[in-house]
Amino acid sequence: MRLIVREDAASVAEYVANYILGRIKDFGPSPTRPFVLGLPTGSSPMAVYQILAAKYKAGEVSFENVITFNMDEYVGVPRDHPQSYHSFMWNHFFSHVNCRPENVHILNGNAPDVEAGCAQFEAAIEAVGGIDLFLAGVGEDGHVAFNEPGSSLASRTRVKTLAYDTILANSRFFDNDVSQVPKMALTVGVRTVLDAREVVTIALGARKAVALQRCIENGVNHMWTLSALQLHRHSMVVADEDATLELQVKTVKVRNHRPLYLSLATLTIVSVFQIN
Ligand SMILES: N[C@@H]1[C@@H](O)[C@H](O)[C@@H](COP(=O)(O)O)O[C@@H]1O
Repeated sequence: MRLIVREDAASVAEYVANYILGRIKDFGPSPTRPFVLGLPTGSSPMAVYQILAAKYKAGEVSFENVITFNMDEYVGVPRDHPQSYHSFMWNHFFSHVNCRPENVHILNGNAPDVEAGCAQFEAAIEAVGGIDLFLAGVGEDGHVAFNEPGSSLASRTRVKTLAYDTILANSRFFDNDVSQVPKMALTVGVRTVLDAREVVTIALGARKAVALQRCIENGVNHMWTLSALQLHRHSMVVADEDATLELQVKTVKVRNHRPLYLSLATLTIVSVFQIN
């Protein structure tokens, strides 16, 4: 795993957007060989989506031959509800780029048989040859997608009951009213994420600092599901400085001497966590 530290959220977004752009360009997607991109919702990737959309508008990238799979979706929230992940993705990304609607895959939290929908989602990923790059965020409790603490590290796409911490954290999108937050969601499993050829995770802000510390400095643990990425051959976390506040690595503590030592600290951290 590589840990890349950037000064603030804007620099993280710039780094991640350029990274994804580079991956798509290097891959050179075509109709017969599309690039398969896994995508998250949440506040963390929003600026990345804005930059990617701007680069598309500037003619720097095309999403015509990019197939997408979203990580998760609430159960029972109408598709056109402003807080459904379907609305989020179309409002923040798909409406601004040239992804073809038939190439967009978002779990349906209103399907008559959600279990069958989850199985079809896994089959659809397999049918296109797997996910080339999965972009992810991390919850305050260390979850990836909606794989709440205690999720099996071998899990696949399924229905999950949300942890109270997550319901509280997400109430900010529902008028700060916990009672309006859905209690269940559909989510890709930890194994689904691990199966991607590459995983890039964004961690922003002090409220993610404990999760980042548990997930990258402690061992692999199903109570902090993002920690499973330590086992991935090609995974990377891109964090802003605030998200590194709980990290114990001594070199991180030179943060007060920025900017002189920032890149040195970053390089050191990269090498400490280079386990693949
Ligand atoms: N299911 C999503 C996750 O995929 C996301 O990573 C997390 C963090 O969200 P944010 O980026 O807004 O902090 O929120 C939700 O729980």
